[in-house]
Amino acid sequence: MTFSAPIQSLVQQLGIIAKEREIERYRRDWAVAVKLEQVSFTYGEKSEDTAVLRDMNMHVPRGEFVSLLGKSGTGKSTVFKLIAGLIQPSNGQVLVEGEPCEAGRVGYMPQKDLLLPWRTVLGNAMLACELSGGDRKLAKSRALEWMARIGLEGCADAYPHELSGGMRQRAAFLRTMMTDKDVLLLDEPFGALDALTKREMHLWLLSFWEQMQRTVLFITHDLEEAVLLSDRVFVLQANGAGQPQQLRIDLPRPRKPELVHTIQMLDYRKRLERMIYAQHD
Ligand SMILES: Nc1ncnc2c1ncn2[C@@H]1O[C@H](COP(=O)(O)OP(=O)(O)OP(=O)(O)O)[C@@H](O)[C@H]1O
Repeated sequence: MTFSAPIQSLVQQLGIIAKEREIERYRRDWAVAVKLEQVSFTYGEKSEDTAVLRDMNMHVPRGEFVSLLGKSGTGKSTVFKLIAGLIQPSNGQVLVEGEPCEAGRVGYMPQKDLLLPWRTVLGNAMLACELSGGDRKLAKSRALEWMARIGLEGCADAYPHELSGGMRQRAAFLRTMMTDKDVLLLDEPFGALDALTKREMHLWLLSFWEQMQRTVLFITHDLEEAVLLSDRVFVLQANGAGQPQQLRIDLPRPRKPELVHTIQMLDYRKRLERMIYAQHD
């Protein structure tokens, strides 16, 4: 079929506009690493009234370090299980880099370490490489280098039952970092560590993140830790509903541990405390 010149030009222009819109949409989607849209979730067969999450929306920008805060039971770990594709929302959708989430798409360190007891620390760290058929030699040298940096030097051949709680936590953390996934979910990774070790782990994680620029979601109850590490903090609502409140942490990088003694830290802490505790139960 042939059209007159003006109609042809109009069709062409519409085509260009549609393409531009598609590119714009693609650009917008690309900028968001994790997206929760109107997500609801209830454990078991309970009614809507007992939903842990209700119509929750959350956008995590690509490459950011984002912490999730909130009182116990507000659904932080549930959000991680949804993003990791271990459970499915009752309503709404969870997208990871624009795709519906599925198991194995993100690196996930659950609250309870799931180290394989029959594998050594090195064996656990090498798991992701073995599953993906990656370069074993490279993975081994990287695992050994990172072990030294996170205080697990000399533990390569130890089994999980031979480690202290804090060492197990670091081994599980290492295994997650070794997954090479663009999105990492860390559920209270340093919860069992003493203050000094925690400080060292912060330094290591900050330098790792600054070099790798991966998207990290981090659950913690430690407000200083959240401010020190994050670009943005989401505070989950007490009834798991709606849009979590968020606070941008506009502090320059690289961040130094001395930051915890500054007036800015105090100010951010106060604001986060207000956001967490001013909520109604
Ligand atoms: N497997 C499960 N079956 C039934 N209920 C569950 C299950 N896991 C969690 N819950 C409930 O869901 C709610 C949210 O739990 P979740 O662990 O996501 O909260 P959280 O904010 O991570 O808590 P915390 O800060 O204490 O780790 C809680 O009331 C909890 O009891």
